[in-house]
Amino acid sequence: MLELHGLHRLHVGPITLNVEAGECIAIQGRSGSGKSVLLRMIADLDPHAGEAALDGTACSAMRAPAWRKCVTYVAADSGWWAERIGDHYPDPQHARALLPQVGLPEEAIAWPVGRLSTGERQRAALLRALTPDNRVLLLDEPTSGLDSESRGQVEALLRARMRDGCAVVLVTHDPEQAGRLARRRFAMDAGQLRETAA
Ligand SMILES: Nc1ncnc2c1ncn2[C@@H]1O[C@H](COP(=O)(O)OP(=O)(O)OP(=O)(O)O)[C@@H](O)[C@H]1O
Repeated sequence: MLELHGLHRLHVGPITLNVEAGECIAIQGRSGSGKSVLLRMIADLDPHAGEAALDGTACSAMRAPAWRKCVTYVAADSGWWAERIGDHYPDPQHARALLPQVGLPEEAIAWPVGRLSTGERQRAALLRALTPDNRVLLLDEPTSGLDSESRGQVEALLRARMRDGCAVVLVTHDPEQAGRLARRRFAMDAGQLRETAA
């Protein structure tokens, strides 16, 4: 489904890897080892060498916004730019229906961003990626700092997306979470990706 051919930026790569539909791969590694640089390359957010393809269609053959709708990066610390939560979703009605799945009431769609706690913002930010077009989620520590119940809600949401055929590339510092969600696990070490035992 997602194919990476020789992705290379700064000291990270070249990375060649396939991720299947419905699969989650987990990437762990020391701070600064290059995990976020890799996710951002896959989303075509920074200049890099190599090529990514989705179901055989090269990233370079698609307009960048169209690629990023399908192959979507969710930063560890997502930005919020408008006053209301609902202003940040391409389809606010769709997002409103999803809010309870991350432990927020539907009414939160109308709340000002400043009303949400750090963890609530993190969960609400994940929903921005969950559009009908999305096929691959590139998640940068999506549950860091969440309590176990909230973490469970996010993991359940990710499992549901995977059952629908979405692929997930998960950067996490939590080996137990990697074990719960991922079929294959990798370590990033000084910009090189190495598969590790599950
Ligand atoms: N635009 C850039 N120019 C130069 N160096 C950069 C740039 N972006 C990132 N780096 C460097 O690349 C290295 C890898 O950064 P990256 O953000 O991928 O780390 P990480 O593995 O995600 O770490 P963490 O677990 O702390 O989030 C870091 O040393 C960082 O300073």
